[in-house]
Amino acid sequence: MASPTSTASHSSCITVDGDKQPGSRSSASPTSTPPTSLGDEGSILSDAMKMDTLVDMQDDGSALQLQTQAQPTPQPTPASTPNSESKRPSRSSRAKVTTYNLQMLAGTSIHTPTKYLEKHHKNVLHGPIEEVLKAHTGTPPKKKRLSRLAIDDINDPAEAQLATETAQAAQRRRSLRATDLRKEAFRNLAAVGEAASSVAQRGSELIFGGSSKGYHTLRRTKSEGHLAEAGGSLTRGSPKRPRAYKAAESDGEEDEQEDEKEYLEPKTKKWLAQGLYVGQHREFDARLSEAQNRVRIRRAKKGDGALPLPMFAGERMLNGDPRDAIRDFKLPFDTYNPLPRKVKVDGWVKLHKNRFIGEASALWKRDKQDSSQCYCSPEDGCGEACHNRIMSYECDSTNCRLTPEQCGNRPFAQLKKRAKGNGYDYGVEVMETGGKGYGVRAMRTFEPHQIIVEYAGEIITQAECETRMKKVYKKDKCYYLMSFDNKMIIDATRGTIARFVNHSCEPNCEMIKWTVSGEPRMALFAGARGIMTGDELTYDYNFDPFSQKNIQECMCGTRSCRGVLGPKPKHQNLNLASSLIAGTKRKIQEVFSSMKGSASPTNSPKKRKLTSIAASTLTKAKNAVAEKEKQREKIQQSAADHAAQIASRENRAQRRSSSMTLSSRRSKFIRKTDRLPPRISNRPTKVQFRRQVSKPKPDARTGALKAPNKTSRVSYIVKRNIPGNKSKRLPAFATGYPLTPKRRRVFKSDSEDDSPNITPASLRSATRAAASGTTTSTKSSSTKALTQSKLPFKPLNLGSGSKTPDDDDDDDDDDDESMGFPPSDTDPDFEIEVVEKEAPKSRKTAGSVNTTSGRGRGRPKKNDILRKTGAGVRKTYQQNARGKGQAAALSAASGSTARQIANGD
Ligand SMILES: C[S@@+](CC[C@H](N)C(=O)[O-])C[C@H]1O[C@@H](n2cnc3c(N)ncnc32)[C@H](O)[C@@H]1O
Repeated sequence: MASPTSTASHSSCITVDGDKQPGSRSSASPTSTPPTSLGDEGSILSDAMKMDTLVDMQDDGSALQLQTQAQPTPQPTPASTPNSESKRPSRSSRAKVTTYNLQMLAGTSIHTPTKYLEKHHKNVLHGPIEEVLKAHTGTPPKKKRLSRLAIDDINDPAEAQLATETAQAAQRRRSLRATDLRKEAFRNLAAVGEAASSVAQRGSELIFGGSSKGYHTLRRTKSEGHLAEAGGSLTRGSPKRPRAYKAAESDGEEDEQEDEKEYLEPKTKKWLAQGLYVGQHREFDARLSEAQNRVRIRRAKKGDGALPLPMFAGERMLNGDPRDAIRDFKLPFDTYNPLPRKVKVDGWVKLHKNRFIGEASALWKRDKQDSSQCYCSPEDGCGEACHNRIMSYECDSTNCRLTPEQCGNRPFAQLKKRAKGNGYDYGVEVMETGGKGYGVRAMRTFEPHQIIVEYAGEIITQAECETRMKKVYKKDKCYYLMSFDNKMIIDATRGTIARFVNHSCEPNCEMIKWTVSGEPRMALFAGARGIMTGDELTYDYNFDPFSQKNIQECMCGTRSCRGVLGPKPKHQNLNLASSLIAGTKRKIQEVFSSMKGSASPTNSPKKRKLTSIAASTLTKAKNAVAEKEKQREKIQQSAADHAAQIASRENRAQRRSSSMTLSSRRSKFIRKTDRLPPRISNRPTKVQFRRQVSKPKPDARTGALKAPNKTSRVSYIVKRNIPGNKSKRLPAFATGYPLTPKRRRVFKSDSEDDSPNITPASLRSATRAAASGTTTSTKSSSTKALTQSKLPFKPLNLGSGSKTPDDDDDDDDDDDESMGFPPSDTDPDFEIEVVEKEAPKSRKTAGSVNTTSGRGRGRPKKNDILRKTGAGVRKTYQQNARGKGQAAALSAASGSTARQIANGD
């Protein structure tokens, strides 16, 4: 079977059908090829070929040659039909037929496979131009004639009218289409050269009904007369047309004239009004919220919208608000981040709102939330101070008096509105991250604390969660479970896009639970810094792994990364070590069990080797654990030391600040005497003790000693005696005096110092010994030295009244005076003085207030009472308010301390 593109011999075979005419057969060349262009078919259609004007394109396509040739007119045979393959003219005759592809001439042609070209028959003209034009303009299409006939057949005038109108409309449409193409074609023809102008003239004359107006506008040529003649003859020769067609044509002519006008008007350049930012208002600022942008745009629309002149822009940049002026240049998100928009996630079933599963719904209804109410005014707009906002309740008509426009605390309503907009309004999309699987990133900016997306999914009970963990998600690595309200859990395995939000130790978002219309809902909110377009959204999971197995390494890559999702394990090293041991044990067991299984003798070298390896591995593991443990202890120890150091430093600082007055006095003095040499490093400490003693007093009348009823204080002051001026004590600043050889002897360094240690106990025993007039041989050497040789004062004889006014004065200044002198039992420069003082009159009771560790003086501290009585804070305050009487009663119960406190008050 021959194909349509088979050679001529085949084609001749096909055409011998018996009904072929010899004439027609003779016209077919034996070597002719079947039509591969529409021109061939067109050539068959053209029934009269007289004078042909051939327009041949040269190879370079630059020039068009016009040839006028006398062509033999093929005699049309009665049986010839346009579609008959057998009636096709011979190839030689077809080769002479010129084909005009109007699309090509109009520059609208495309390279099209042959099989599709059938559709474009109407755009191809064949044969000499006159014929072509005549055929396409003068002769109404067959169909039209037929339709006219059909119209004529209609008897009903209304139907006939309708049919006529339809036919006219169809004609108008067709006429317009054809006219456009033809005009374009002739314009191109006219443009290529002088020769082509004649064709154009004819064509235009034909098209414009013999008027040379159109032609003149197309192309002015010198050979107008000649062409007009040819064209005119062609136009005049138009056959008769039916009335309806004429009417349609007259309409078509009007249209054509309009078209012509349009065509003649100079074309204006059309500028592209929008491009990359299509749909985005010029005033749009991505850093602002939707509402703010709306206001901004509305304001801009009111004004003239003109850009400021450059000088004003410059001024604004230099002196204006820096937020307006200098902004980092950033390429549009689409340009710098051209990821494929939609990342397909397998197995993700989207849910847009929470769905209660099983018992969760009943549980939830039983324990419904409390309500909240706000009393904001329209001026406040439910801002930061809104009660509902503070409580994370969304305002609605039931709990807020403001309208939705006035109220600024309806984040979930805002979210709902946004979800109805486009993807950019919604503002988030799934992305692929490096090692964390999928993630979510922002496609727009978000203000600080603005809602981003809701975390919704299936709400399940804990029991259901456990079941799912054991059965459904047993092999999963990613979990989408989040603890929710009422000990329930949101399982977002089926849920919103929020389930893809990853963890970060330095997150930019927060996951917060809100109550919306009485229901709890979870949503992701922007953090305090807001979100920029393209940022990956993260929040801190505070991950609570169900088991050690679920601990996952964190890959957030932030500086403060904890290393794992969730809280850091306390003994991470130990865990590692114990797992190491566990691994080793398992290996050993495996070794032994394999050996058991094998039939090798128990003392085989292989077994011995394995055993030794196992033992050494175990030892190594144990050592590693011990080492780790040691390290940990060391670290703990050093941390404790450090803490103790800090504490003692703080104590010292506190003490220093309390004795600031004294120190400042000293430092002032030292500044005055800065010529003095520096102080000696082994600065001796002040030795001063106070003791409460009861002193018997002689009765004024009888002279007999009475039992003591007052408390005296005795101070032991270690003083330095200056030779030749024994009565004067050396002031503390004297430590700075230039050292004489003798003094140098006095200021011995610690290593040289052979002075005995003077302790409060030794002093007390020495004093007691002195008072009793005995020397205790059993005392330590230092005490002995003190009692025998270093107590130049009279032994304290109770009741002897050794106190002098001088001593009193000295005692007042003893802070200064007794500083910086190491007492030495061998050095006669030092003496120890016992100063006795009467207790202040106000302190009548026996016992020392110092027993309350110095707190007894002044007002009682409530904690003292608390400690003694064990009462609560409120009770203490009541007791204080009730006054002394009740305090006395209290003291009776709580002992002497409380009594003292009451008296002190
Ligand atoms: C709620 S899913 C988040 C979405 C998940 N990336 C995905 O592809 O579906 C939680 C899981 O993501 C992974 N993931 C989240 N944040 C991570 C991080 N900072 N480092 C490592 N993995 C992380 C963990 O596997 C975690 O179990």
